[in-house]
Formats: sequence, structure tokens, C-alpha cells
Amino acid sequence: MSDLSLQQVSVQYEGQAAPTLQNISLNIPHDGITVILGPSGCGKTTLLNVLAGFVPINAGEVRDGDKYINAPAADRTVVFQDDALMPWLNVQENVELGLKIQNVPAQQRSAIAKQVLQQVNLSGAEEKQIWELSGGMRQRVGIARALAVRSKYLLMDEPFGALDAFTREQMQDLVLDLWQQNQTGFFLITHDIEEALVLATQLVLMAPFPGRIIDEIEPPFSRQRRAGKSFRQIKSDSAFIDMREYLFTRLNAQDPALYEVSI
Ligand SMILES: Nc1ncnc2c1ncn2[C@@H]1O[C@H](COP(=O)(O)OP(=O)(O)OP(=O)(O)O)[C@@H](O)[C@H]1O
Repeated sequence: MSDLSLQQVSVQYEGQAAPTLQNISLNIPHDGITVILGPSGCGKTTLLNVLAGFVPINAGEVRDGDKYINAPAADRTVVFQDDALMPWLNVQENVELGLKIQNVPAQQRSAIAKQVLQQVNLSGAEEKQIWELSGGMRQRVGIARALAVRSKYLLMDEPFGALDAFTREQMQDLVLDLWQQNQTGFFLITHDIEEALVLATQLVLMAPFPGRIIDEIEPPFSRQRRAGKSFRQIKSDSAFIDMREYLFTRLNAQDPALYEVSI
């Protein structure tokens, strides 16, 4: 299966003096968890919107294999932070929505919805109304909806930012489970250094003005978690602490030299 790739991509919004993204080149594996970390305003959301096909680029190219990406499609589904669920539909109906748009027959829709709701641990909640759910449950319905259409990539912008620490860890485990079970590629933005480290198979560090990539690392911790190591064990490991401090220093850089590219 092909990967998503950006070659020398630049984006400059109308009315802006400088590019929001400049010369971004990045490979996003179809079977990895790519996490973007960077200070506010460095263009993380713009990058996600480029991959989703929402924002046009001014230079460069974005491709999935030999297919150029310049419009939204069902193989790249955005899971919005506010979960974007339809409050007049129940859980099952929300999950079936994308399938309905694709004219999948009712019986098949229902079977797929039940299966993906089971994957996100929401079996039994099919008939619930959206307003009856907790924030974490709503996020899981949003993810189930994306899984239902068999999306090749899930694009997530700060998906767990509004959740408490415990629910957040449950959602991180869910991402790791789904990554293994479904062979889905994840592209995820977070402000949380520890979250980035425990989830990423590829961690991309960005700097602002103009938005650019300054480092890429491949943390081993998502695989360690899948192999049974607890979050507590991972986060107290000296390798984890060293990487966390490195990222913290670079993200809090007052000194522009720390924003120099180090790939
Ligand atoms: N539609 C738009 N039109 C004009 N300027 C925009 C648009 N979207 C974003 N920008 C500008 O582009 C820059 C980067 O914004 P973007 O949201 O991509 O950054 P970000 O890294 O995701 O920020 P944050 O972490 O605060 O969400 C900002 O200066 C923002 O004002």
C-alpha cells in the first residue's frame, strides 16, 4: 500500500505577509502513527487541512502513491476535536452516516456499525443519544464513524485535548489498538509532549514563522506499550525522560538557534 507524501509544500494564506508552511517534505506511512508537535501558530492544523484536501497549496505536491491530493476523499477522514456528531441521531445512526452517503445497504450498514462500535468499546451504546454520552464516549463515536468507512488514514487535530488524564490514556490505548487491528495510518496533532512520545512511531517537530519541520524522531514507546509495558513504566524510563526533556527544550526555545533544522 502507498504512503502519503508531501514534497516541498508551501502554503501562504491570502493577506499573510509570510508563508504559513514553507518547503514541507514528509512521508506519512500508511501503517504508522505520525504525530506533529510544535508551538502555536507553526501551521500544524494547516498541514492537516492540506492532507485532508481542505486547503490548497501554493507550491510543491501532495500525493498518495501516484495519486495527487487536492480535494477531500473518504480515504482520509478527519476526526474533529469537537467530534462533529449529529445530535438528532443516536450513536448507531451517527456511525452509519458515512456509509449511508456511500449508499451501502441498510443491513450491511448496521453490521459494520455494530462491529466498529465493538472495536471502540461502545457495544451496548448503539441506541444512546449523543447528549447522554461523556466526552470520551463522543470521541469514540467519532472514531467509529471514521473506521466504518474503512478510511485508510485518520487525521486528528488535538483529539483528546478536552479529556481528563485517565480517559486520555484510555483513548491513547484505543489508538494503539486500532492501529494494530486495522492497519490504519494515523496523523495526529497534539500539544502534549508525553502524548506525542507514547503514540508516535514517527514524531515530527515543527517551528513557526514560517512553519517548517525541524526534526523527525522515531520513538520506540508505542511498540513497548503494545508489548505490555504500562504507561507508568514507560514514562519513568530514562530514555523517555531524555526525549521528553529534549522536546521540551526545543519547544520552549527563546533562542532561535534551537529552531535550527537538525534532521
Ligand atoms: N484560513 C486561514 N486564513 C488565513 N490565515 C490562516 C488561516 N488558517 C490559519 N491561518 C494562520 O496560519 C497560521 C498557522 O495556523 P495553524 O492553525 O495552522 O497553526 P497551529 O500550529 O495549528 O496553531 P495552534 O496550535 O494554535 O492550533 C496562523 O498565523 C493562523 O492565523
